[in-house]
Amino acid sequence: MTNLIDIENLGKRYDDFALAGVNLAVEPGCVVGFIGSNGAGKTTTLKAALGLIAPDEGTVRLFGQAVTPGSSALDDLKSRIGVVLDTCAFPSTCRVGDAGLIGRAAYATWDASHFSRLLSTFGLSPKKKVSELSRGMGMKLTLAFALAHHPELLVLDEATAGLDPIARDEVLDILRDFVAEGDRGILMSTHITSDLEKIADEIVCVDNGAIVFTSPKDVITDEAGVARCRAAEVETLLASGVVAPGAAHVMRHDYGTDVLVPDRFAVARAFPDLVVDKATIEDYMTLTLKGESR
Ligand SMILES: Nc1ncnc2c1ncn2[C@@H]1O[C@H](COP(=O)(O)OP(=O)(O)OP(=O)(O)O)[C@@H](O)[C@H]1O
Repeated sequence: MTNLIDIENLGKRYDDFALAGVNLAVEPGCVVGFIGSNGAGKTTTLKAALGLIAPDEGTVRLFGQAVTPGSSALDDLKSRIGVVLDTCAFPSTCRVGDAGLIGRAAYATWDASHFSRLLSTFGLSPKKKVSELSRGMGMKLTLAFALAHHPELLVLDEATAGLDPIARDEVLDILRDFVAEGDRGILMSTHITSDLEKIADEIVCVDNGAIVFTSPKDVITDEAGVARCRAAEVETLLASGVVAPGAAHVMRHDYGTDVLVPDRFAVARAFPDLVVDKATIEDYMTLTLKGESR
């Protein structure tokens, strides 16, 4: 089965920042969550993958075809992608409904009735000016535009930022429906890791321009755990052999020490008195990036 996007060894250098050796793929039917701290390199990766900036190294394949920025093949393939970057993409004087005219001119596959349905689901009046939209409403418009030409791949950069929890759930439902048919996929960067707990299949974390981990989401949220230890318990746990050397991440707080462990069930069996909580994606990322590897 051909991946929707394959990013291999991607690199981009700026004066004060370098993205290097980034590998990432989206299989049909999958939602890949792309996470990392501010300035870690998420947007740079997505822009380089879409040919919006020229990478210094690496290859990007869209739907199995290698692409280079500026090539006509890239333009053709881009019509099969829906993109939401972190700002509303339309001029402030444009009305919501006018975005449909832009879509009709831009995409042979534009579906005006699907666009109208999405506007109505999102509670957006076609008559409203873009300048009158809140940030969240602008994101909804951009998302409706990205979906209305029936793309096969959605690339979302902070697409749910600025949406209230109810609107985020509406958007997540739409994204879930989008991948449900099995041949489409989503690559989404976000700081709202709870959204990824609801819809992602795989999590990729970047830090300081390099991939730190790539993991099925379930391995994080079903198997990993955070052991809440007192100081003495940390060394007992680490010396027990229940956690392989280097696989634990230890972070001390004023009130105790958190230890990220890959198999919370094994730790709970070996130490029945220890509290071992399920790890959230946020726990996993924070402890992996900031904790001491032991
Ligand atoms: N055009 C540019 N020129 C120089 N440096 C840039 C440029 N674009 C991005 N950078 C730098 O690249 C680094 C990564 O930025 P990027 O926007 O990819 O991070 P991010 O992970 O998306 O962050 P955030 O979560 O805050 O959106 C930052 O240090 C940023 O200042």
